[in-house]
Amino acid sequence: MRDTVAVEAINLVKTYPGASVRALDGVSVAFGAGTFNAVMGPSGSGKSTLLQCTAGLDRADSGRVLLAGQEISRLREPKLTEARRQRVGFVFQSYNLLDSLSVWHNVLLPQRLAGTRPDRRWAREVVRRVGLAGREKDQPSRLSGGQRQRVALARALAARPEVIFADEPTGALDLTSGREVLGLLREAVDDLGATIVMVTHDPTAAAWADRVVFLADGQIVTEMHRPAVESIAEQMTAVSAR
Ligand SMILES: Nc1ncnc2c1ncn2[C@@H]1O[C@H](COP(=O)(O)OP(=O)(O)OP(=O)(O)O)[C@@H](O)[C@H]1O
Repeated sequence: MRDTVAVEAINLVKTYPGASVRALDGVSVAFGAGTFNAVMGPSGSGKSTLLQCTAGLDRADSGRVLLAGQEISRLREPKLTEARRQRVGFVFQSYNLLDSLSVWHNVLLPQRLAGTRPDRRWAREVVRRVGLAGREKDQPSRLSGGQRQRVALARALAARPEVIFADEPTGALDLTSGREVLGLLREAVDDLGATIVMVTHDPTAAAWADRVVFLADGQIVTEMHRPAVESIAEQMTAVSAR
């Protein structure tokens, strides 16, 4: 059986206004459903741009993005925002929680914004799985960084998106909290069937993924499957020296 693709970029090209080089220079990559993927590469190699374009947060100049087969790169507003809200989850380095809302209402917010009826039973289950049962009424400001990131993960999972994009999800966390969050991302894939695309600078974080894709100068230069931390670090050095 052919593995299902969750999200696919086809020949994406993007140059920011005024920039002399292409941020994305013909990137084609497909991320399989139910897999944990890391995107690595030196600073300025195009990782964030690839994430933003495949997530429908930004537009490439040319190329296509297919989200579970639907060409989101063709959608105009407000259809694009609608598709993104319904089908994509996000976990950012800075958590992006609303402090005026409780943990529980943060978790349900994307579905409220999308106008879909939240599945409260499922939301309770993901809150429990990320270890925050009993904290639903708390304000995010009362939680540690690791706990806040776990709220963000519960928020992403609660809407059952086709894909969760994570941008340096452990970038602001200490080692122990970072490891907990990575373990939860791994469990989300293994136990809940989530699909994750994670941008990271950290070989230790990338080693939790099934597949690591390396970018340099806006192009995919190589990829590794289930790599060990040491080989990821070596590959990063090689890619950075290009
Ligand atoms: N808003 C912008 N305006 C102009 N140029 C930009 C903008 N955002 C990114 N770039 C340029 O596009 C290229 C790719 O940047 P991008 O942020 O995607 O790389 P990155 O790999 O995510 O980098 P980092 O690891 O530092 O976050 C770089 O040359 C960068 O300077």
